[in-house]
Amino acid sequence: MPKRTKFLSRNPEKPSPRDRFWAVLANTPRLVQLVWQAAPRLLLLQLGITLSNALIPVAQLYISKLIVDQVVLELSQPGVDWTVLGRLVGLGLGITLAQVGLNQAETYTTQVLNDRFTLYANQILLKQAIRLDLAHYELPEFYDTLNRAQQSGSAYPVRVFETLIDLAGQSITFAGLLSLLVAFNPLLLLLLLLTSMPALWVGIRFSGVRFWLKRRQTESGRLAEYLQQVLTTQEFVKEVRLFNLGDYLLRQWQSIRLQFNREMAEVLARNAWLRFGVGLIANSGFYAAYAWVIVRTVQGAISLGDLTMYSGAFQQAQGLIQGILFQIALIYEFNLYVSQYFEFLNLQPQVVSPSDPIAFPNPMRRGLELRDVSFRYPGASEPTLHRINLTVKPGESIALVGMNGAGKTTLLKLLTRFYDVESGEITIDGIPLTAFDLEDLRRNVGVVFQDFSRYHLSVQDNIGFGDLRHRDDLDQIERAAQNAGATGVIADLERGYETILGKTFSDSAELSGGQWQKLGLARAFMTPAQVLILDEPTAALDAIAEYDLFQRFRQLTQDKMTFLVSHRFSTVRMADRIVVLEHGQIAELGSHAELMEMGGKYAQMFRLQASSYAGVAE
Ligand SMILES: Nc1ncnc2c1ncn2[C@@H]1O[C@H](COP(=O)(O)OP(=O)(O)OP(=O)(O)O)[C@@H](O)[C@H]1O
Repeated sequence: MPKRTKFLSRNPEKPSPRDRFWAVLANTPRLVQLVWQAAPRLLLLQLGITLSNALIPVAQLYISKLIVDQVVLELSQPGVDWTVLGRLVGLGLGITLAQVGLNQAETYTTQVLNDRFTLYANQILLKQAIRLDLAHYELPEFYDTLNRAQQSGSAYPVRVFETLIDLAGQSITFAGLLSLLVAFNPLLLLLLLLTSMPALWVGIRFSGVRFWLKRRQTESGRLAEYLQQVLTTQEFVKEVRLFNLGDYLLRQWQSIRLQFNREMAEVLARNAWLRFGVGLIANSGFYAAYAWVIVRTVQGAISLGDLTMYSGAFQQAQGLIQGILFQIALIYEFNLYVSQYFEFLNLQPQVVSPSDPIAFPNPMRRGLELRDVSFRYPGASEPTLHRINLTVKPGESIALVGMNGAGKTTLLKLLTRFYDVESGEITIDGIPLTAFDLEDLRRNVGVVFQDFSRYHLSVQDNIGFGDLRHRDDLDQIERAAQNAGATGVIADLERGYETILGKTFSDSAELSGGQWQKLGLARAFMTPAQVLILDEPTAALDAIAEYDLFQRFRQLTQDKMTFLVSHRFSTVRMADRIVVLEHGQIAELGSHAELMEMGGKYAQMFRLQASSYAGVAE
């Protein structure tokens, strides 16, 4: 039985802090690779800039020391030699200018790299979204995973990378300072390091708490987004006013957002106190070191220049140690988010093309066979279809009838492999559907579903999407429109096939439900499909349009296998054979005449409907 877990894992339980730390950092190589793939040259450039920048603070400190010592020397002797001082100041200025330039270059590369990577990461995310099964899109957990991946994927991988580069830069600066300070007193360095460690602990702890809080909020966050959408999109605008839902929904939305703010404020307050505590510890460490430098200067053990250099170096070292530890905490936090991006990329579709596909038979000879086919939706306890057996020859037209929820649409979804059967087999000319390439299969099985798509794009796109290879072939598009009875609709539009439909964009035209349906049908007529499926194609059509359509449909599809779902028996009766589905099983099967003679469910439903429509004859 296909369980939900086959498609998605539920939210992983929160692992222990130690496992979490290492597991999270284990993502780093994969994301470095990802960022590298997005923009290798830019990355190298940024690395070069950051590393060069890293050496500057040490050089600046050393020059200040030389200047102070030189000033002291000049003061102790008669006459001043300005050349050496002038050169030192000039050198200091040169280095500072280089730093200004490098900083600007870094700002530029960071921004460009960010943009480049965001594009790349979203592209990968969308590619993955296209690849996944329909079944994925029917599980709430999937939307949580997608939502988190969308929020995490675009920014965080590149931020991890930048933080890694910064970390490398800061480590280099730190190593330079270390070489200055170790000569003075290595123990003081150790003191600085130890007094800064609590900050790392607080940083990592806070990152984790914030991350798990946001993760827990994903589903409610999606609910808030959904409510926002209900309040702001055309789809709902009429009912929101009609039923006066506005204030009620707004309050629901507000309470979710307020709750989020409250939860985050609590975390932030706790964090602020903790950071205050660790800040005290770290600063005490620095002041202890500073005091010792002063003592040694007063004792005459080091020069005034040394005092400037060491006190500056200790201050910078302390800042750097904290910076480095903070970067480590950041890398940890960003990695947590990146893991959500990878969680989405790791999802695997179950419905895939075989590695060695067989070409779809053209023309079909024996036709379609369903043998003992059963199917259950992911997560459902009962099967929706149960042991269906049916053989359909090429050129035959089949109508599917049954109560709402009997399984008609589900059966048709199996024919296009939106889902794979749970047991049994579906074959075309004896070849299982799973042996065909998915694209080849779907080109040969054309469908117009009840909930067909309405693209807010041009009419040409709305029809041409039926077969992208011919999207620019206006003759073919016009033919498809003609077959679907849509030419009248298009002729009434000011810009014909170029008219943008829907209400999303300017200069567009909105169609009625039936007019949209005609375009949906035209899309199906674009394909060279040998099997054509219409799932309630006439629900939104008026009686004349429906009559027209079926006259044409019969002519156009004489050599095709057709399936038709309809609740209108005047349409159903035109089919060669009628399948009556009941609770996912075939209850009756035969031509209209046979089923009427049988006097079973079909006959009962037909009479019921006929009696309510004057003029519908048996
Ligand atoms: N995506 C889905 N996930 C889980 N269950 C589903 C899904 N789609 C349909 N079902 C369930 O499967 C059953 C059959 O649905 P299906 O859409 O095939 O019925 P139908 O015969 O086409 O109905 P209608 O005449 O209302 O269109 C229903 O009980 C429905 O609740």
